[in-house]
Amino acid sequence: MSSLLQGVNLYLIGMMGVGKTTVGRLLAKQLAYGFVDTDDVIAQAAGKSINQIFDEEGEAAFRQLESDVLSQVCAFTKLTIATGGGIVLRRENWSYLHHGLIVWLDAPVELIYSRLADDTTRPLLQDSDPQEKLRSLLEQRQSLYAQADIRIAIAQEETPEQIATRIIEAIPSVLKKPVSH
Ligand SMILES: Nc1ncnc2c1ncn2[C@@H]1O[C@H](COP(=O)(O)OP(=O)(O)OP(=O)(O)O)[C@@H](O)[C@H]1O
Ligand SMILES: O=C(O)C1=C[C@@H](O)[C@@H](O)[C@H](O)C1
Ligand SMILES: [Mg+2]
Repeated sequence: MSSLLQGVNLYLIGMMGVGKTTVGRLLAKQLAYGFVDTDDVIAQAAGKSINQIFDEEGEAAFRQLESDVLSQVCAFTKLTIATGGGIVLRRENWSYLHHGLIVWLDAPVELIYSRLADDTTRPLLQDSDPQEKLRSLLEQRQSLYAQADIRIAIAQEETPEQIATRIIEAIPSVLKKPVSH
């Protein structure tokens, strides 16, 4: 698979809690790729948590940092990149994402909510009705996520390992070999 990919980066997109970080790390290992998580890079560079960035600088500042990180990461090859759930919102980010293969992890809101109900690290979910918030975020973003090259629909009982394997199996269908003349 690594030889078929020829170093092309894989970008995982999708809603918060869908498993981009968890699956991305496994996928990188299986492909002998490096692993980058844009949220982690932003937090490390800023020296504060994502919650603190949202609180102290606002979402717009976070989105700018996210674009800055993505623009730098896409200059490298042989990476699996777990993105933040809102990376799809800015048009300029798509020009970076399209440097590689874009994989949408798509799970129902109920599954995502069951994972994040007690999690306080997602600032956009610090809401009086987090499940409804997830629903409205997904509604706003669905058509953007759908621009991915590969969609992986995730069922309740699937392990991160099974999801990583399904992604690897889906790659050949979107990597067309050049036509020989
Ligand atoms: N396939 C899975 N089965 C069970 N739990 C999972 C699975 N994938 C991820 N999780 C759990 O769900 C939570 C969210 O996963 P993760 O942090 O990987 O999501 P994410 O898509 O990176 O979210 P964000 O966009 O907020 O960074 C974590 O507690 C993780 O352990
Ligand atoms: O869906 C979102 O907008 C976000 C998802 C996380 O990955 C973080 O990037 C942050 O919490 C915002
Ligand atoms: Mg993540």
